[in-house]
Amino acid sequence: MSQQLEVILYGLGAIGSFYAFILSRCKGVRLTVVARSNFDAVSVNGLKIISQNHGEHVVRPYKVVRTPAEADLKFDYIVCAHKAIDQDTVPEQLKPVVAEKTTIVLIQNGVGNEDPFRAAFPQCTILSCVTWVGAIQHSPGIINHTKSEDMQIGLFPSPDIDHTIEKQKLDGFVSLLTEGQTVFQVVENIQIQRWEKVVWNAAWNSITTLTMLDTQMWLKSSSNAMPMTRRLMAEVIDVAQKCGVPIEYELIDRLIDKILDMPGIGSSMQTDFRKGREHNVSIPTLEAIYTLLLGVNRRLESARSASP
Ligand SMILES: NC(=O)C1=CN([C@@H]2O[C@H](COP(=O)(O)OP(=O)(O)OC[C@H]3O[C@@H](n4cnc5c(N)ncnc54)[C@H](OP(=O)(O)O)[C@@H]3O)[C@@H](O)[C@H]2O)C=CC1
Ligand SMILES: CC(C)(CO)C(=O)C(=O)O
Repeated sequence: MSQQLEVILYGLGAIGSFYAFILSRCKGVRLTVVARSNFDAVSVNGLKIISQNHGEHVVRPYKVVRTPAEADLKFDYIVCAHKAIDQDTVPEQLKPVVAEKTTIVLIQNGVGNEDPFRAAFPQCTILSCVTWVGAIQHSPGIINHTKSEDMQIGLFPSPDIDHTIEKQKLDGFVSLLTEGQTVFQVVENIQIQRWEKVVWNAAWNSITTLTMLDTQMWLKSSSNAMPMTRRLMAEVIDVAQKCGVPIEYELIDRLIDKILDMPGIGSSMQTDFRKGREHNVSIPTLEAIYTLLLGVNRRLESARSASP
């Protein structure tokens, strides 16, 4: 008989819920979820996943808790899919559920995400993941997933843990992703994919949020849009190369081909911006930039209509 695995999902938004669904398909997994704003909805109704790839499912986790401490258990895998803001404060919250055996799995955009976890839990293996799943939680506990589904996973290797042990933990999680029937690849140096995704996000997330257009509408908005986007991506590659990450400028062509093959998409940042408005969160800087852009646009339009 295979051993039961205790898994906790921290950050139960769009991406966390999607992977909670994937993990819920694994027979050996007992799944606990940490819910914040969707606690009531998920406690009562479970998580509803409406996926263009997987169909409609309701996931009923073993336990829904408000904080990791409430779970009162040490976990085999802690899967973090929260926003990487205040990342330094998260390990403290996880302390009550971490043991020597625990593996931490990070599914987030960004680079440097692993550092606070390595500092707090030097005895734990860290698996670092880049996801291309497109998902939105439109209302609490109800998640819409598009066709976009892919993930790269790799070790954030520890100098203090035997590589064979780290590899076993990676293989263990990989077998869950396989059983859960999602798309993924194991990669040798995940930092390359993390930075490649940052090049993508720096362009599309900021542009779709500032303009409130989708990617296709943006690219068609003017003849400057494509060259500007390419320059923006090149600047992020400049930074990556300075940080010693081996990515090349041909990445720009790959990412542009990828976006041109997709329907127009927004981004998780654009979703946050919309939600910020709905939730009445104060976002003065974003509002100021957006308002200034509207002004610039107006000036350009007037100049264009005044010119012969
Ligand atoms: N959505 C997408 O299509 C994609 C998202 N990503 C990345 O995946 C990660 C998750 O994004 P997504 O699921 O869209 O985000 P959501 O806003 O949908 O969900 C985030 C979840 O984490 C909780 N949370 C947010 N910040 C913190 C924090 N600092 N500490 C603890 N919990 C927190 C939120 O709680 P509450 O409900 O209370 O706000 C919410 O449950 C991000 O790194 C994002 O960049 C990557 C690819 C695609
Ligand atoms: C879904 C995707 C790939 C779109 O750019 C993304 O990473 C995001 O929205 O943050």
